[in-house]
Amino acid sequence: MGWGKELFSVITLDDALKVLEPYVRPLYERREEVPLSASWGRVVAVDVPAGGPLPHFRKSTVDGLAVRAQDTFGASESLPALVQVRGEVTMGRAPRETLESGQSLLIPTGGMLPAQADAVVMLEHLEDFGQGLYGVTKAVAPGENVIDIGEDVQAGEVILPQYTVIRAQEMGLLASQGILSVPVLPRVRVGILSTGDEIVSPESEPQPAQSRDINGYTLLGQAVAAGFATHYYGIAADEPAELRPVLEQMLAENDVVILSGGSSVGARDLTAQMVDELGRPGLLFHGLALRPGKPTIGGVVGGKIIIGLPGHPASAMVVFDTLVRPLLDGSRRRPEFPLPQAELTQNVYSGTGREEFIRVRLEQKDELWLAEPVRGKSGLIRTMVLANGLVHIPLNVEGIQAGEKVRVRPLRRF
Ligand SMILES: Nc1nc2c(c(=O)[nH]1)N[C@H]1C(S)=C(S)[C@@H](COP(=O)(O)OP(=O)(O)OC[C@H]3O[C@@H](n4cnc5c(N)ncnc54)[C@H](O)[C@@H]3O)O[C@H]1N2
Ligand code: MOO
Repeated sequence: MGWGKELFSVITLDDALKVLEPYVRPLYERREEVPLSASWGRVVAVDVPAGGPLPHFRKSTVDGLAVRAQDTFGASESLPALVQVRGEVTMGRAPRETLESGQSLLIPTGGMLPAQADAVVMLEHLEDFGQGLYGVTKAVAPGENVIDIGEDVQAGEVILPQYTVIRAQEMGLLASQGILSVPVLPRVRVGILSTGDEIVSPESEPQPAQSRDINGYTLLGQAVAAGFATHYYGIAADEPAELRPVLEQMLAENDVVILSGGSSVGARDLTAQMVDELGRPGLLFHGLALRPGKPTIGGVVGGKIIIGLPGHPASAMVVFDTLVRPLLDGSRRRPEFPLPQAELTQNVYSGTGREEFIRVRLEQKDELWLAEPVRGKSGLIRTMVLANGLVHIPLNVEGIQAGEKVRVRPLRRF
């Protein structure tokens, strides 16, 4: 059983990320092209430059009268400035009229300003005196009610820095530039396997001492949500003869292999040994100074990363969210996203020499956001269902008092 021998020589979460970093780098050097319409959620592989200025013509933001601003200076309700209307700008057409001083064109929202006009007076500030003569009752400044050339995007500037995640608005920006094929990182291929003699598939009726596979599905959901190309390989017993061929197949078919269970120090915990035997460099760490998540394994075989997550369902999820996802989704290569703050409702304690992630439920009370710790062992999946965030207690902090403000890492909603 290995009693008496050293259990784990733990490393910090930060060091685990650093140890694995060189092996994920190649994943960030790849690229593929996807159609713009299928680019949502993908990660941009290169700095994307603007093709040209946006807009590429001066457009009105209101329905009104395109004027030379100086013709309206001093205008008011009691003393309107008189302007002559020479015609109307047609939507989608460049106006050809040349405006002399005191002349103007009616213009729709989105219409192109004639060359000599530099502002638009809203219809509401016009008085129709008949025969094309209008009174402007409110002066406009140069540029007023006009979107200038390049005001949205300037020619040549980087519109999307490398590793930006494409959301709806980035899709729109790319469309504005006529970029119909987007260079993105290929999805990271992730294989998921649950291990344990006692684990049975969810369609089975578990016998006493057996448990239905939870981690296969929580990890599948997390991996899909993170944008990985995910494949679930089912359940393998703690038998080298069974585990080894599955691992070899997973290594051949994926960039990253994620196992759960069998990472602790029991007699049947052979994952670590197997990772080390499969190839070079083999096992890189066994044990994190982290709770939950202590018995996590990290290794690399033939350039492929293998992560062994703890069997307890909440632990496996927390380590996925704090180690696996940040390593593979590019978030460590983007500026940090500000985390919402909340007031902790109960004291929480952490042992020395390890960092901790507390499961919390974020709730709003009047104007205040509260973070309510979700109590319960890491073997309880319901703790993760109740939780919608994690609060970090750093390595050398012993605890956080009720009433203190904490940053909450939201657990992804989708
Ligand atoms: N002497 C020590 N014992 C343990 C330590 C330790 O440091 N010293 N660490 C504990 C911690 S923390 C955890 S977490 C567990 C993790 O152990 P393993 O990763 O080896 O996982 P198992 O022993 O295989 O399973 C633990 C537990 O989780 C259940 N499990 C496993 N896989 C699944 C699954 N796919 N779906 C649902 N439930 C699963 C399994 O049946 C066990 O109940 O070790 C502690 N022990
Ligand atoms: O990883 Mo264990 O999770 O601390 O329960």
